[in-house]
Amino acid sequence: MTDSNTIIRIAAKGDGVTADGRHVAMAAPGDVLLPDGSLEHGPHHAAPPCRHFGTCGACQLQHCDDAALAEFVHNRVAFAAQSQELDPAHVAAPAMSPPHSRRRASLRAINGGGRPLIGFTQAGSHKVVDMRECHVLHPRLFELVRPLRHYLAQLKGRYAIAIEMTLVDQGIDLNLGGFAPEGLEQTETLLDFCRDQGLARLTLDHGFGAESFWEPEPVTVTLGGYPVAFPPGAFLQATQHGEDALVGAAREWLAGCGRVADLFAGLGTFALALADTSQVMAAEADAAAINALRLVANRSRLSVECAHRDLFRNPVRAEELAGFDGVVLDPPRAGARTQVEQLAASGVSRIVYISCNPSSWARDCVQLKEAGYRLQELRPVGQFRWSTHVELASLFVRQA
Ligand SMILES: C[S@@+](CC[C@H](N)C(=O)[O-])C[C@H]1O[C@@H](n2cnc3c(N)ncnc32)[C@H](O)[C@@H]1O
Repeated sequence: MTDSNTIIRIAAKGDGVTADGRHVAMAAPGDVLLPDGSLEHGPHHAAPPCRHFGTCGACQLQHCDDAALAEFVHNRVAFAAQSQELDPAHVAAPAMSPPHSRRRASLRAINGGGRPLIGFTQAGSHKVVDMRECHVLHPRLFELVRPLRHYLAQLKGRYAIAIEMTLVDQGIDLNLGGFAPEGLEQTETLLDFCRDQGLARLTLDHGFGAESFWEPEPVTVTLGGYPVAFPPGAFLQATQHGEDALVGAAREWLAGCGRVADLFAGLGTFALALADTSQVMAAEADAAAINALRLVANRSRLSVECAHRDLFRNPVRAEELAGFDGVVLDPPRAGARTQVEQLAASGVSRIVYISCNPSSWARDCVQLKEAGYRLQELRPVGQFRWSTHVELASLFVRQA
C-alpha cells in the first residue's frame, strides 16, 4: 500500500502530489515527503542536467526521469479525456522529443548592470536567466547566444529586447523586437554580425511589425517535402520530432480519405503532408501563412485549395463539409468551440483533432461525443521536454 507521504503523480503545474493530496515543489513520483518537510528521493528522481533548473522558466520537470516525464504527459492527456468522459478506445505511449531538439524559442535580452543578460525569463517574471547552457534548445540556436551577447555588449542604457529564434532551411531566422541599431556604426556591426553568424534572416520589430534587415536568400521551411516561404513570426511545430509524431498520426488516421479539410492550417504542416494522397482544403486566418501555402501548392501543382478565413467568427459550416471524408484541425490554445460545433453537426466520418491544450480539447470534444463520435485513438505528445506544456493527437470516428 502506498504511504500517504509518497508522491504518486505530478500535477498540471509541475508540483508533486502525495497520496493524500498535498502538493510538494520539485518532487518526483516515488519520492517521500518527510516530517521535517524535506524529500527522500525515490527511483524516479533525476539529477537535473542544467545549472539553471529551478530559476529558468523554460523547464519545470528536470528532476523527473524519462519514465516519470512520459507518465506525466500520458496522465495529463488521459485525465483531460477522463474529465469529460471521452473514454478513448486506445491511448498510445507518449512521443517525447529528445533533449536539444527545440527549433524555435523566445528569449529576452536586458542590460544587467552594464552587460547583456540573455535567456529565458524566470517563471511568472520578466527577470532574465543569463543562459550559459541549455538542454532543450537545438545546439545551433544555443550557439547564437554567445555572439549575440557579444554584439549587444556595445549597447548603452536600458533595453529589453524580445528575441525570437527559429531554425529554418537556410539556418537561423532571428527576430529582435524592441531594438533598432542607432547610427551607421551600430548598423554596420549588425550587418557584420549577420554575415559572420551566417544568419538566414534578421528581422527587426520596433512596434510596427517585423522588417527584414538581412535575408541573403528567401527563407523557407520544408513541410511535407515542399519548401514553404516562412513569414516572420509564423507558426512552426516546436520540434521536428513532434511534427513527425503529429503528422504521422494524421496521415495514418486519414489514409484513404479522398477529400480532407485542414483547419487552422498555418503554413500547411498537415495539408502538405496529406496532399499526395488526398484533395485538401486548407483554412487559416493568418494571411501571410495561407498565402505562403497557396504559393507552394500552386507552384507544385498540388491539390490543395486555400481559404483565408477566421474560423472563430466564420467556422466552416456543417453543410460546407458535405463531401469531405476527413478533417484535421489544430487550433490555438483556446481551442475551437464554434468550429467543433459545426464538425459535430456534419457527417464527416473521421476527425483528427491536434491540440496544445488538453483542457480546451476535452471541453470541445464533448460536442463530438454527444453528436455520436467515438474517441478511437489518443496520442500524447511531449514536444516541450521538461516543461508542463503537453500536446496530443486524437482521432474521432463517427459511429454508424
Ligand atoms: C497551433 S497552430 C497550427 C498551425 C498548423 N496546423 C501547423 O501545424 O503548423 C494554430 C494556427 O491557427 C491559426 N489561427 C489562430 N486563430 C485562428 C482563427 N480564428 N481562424 C483561423 N486560424 C486561426 C494560427 O494562425 C495558427 O496558424
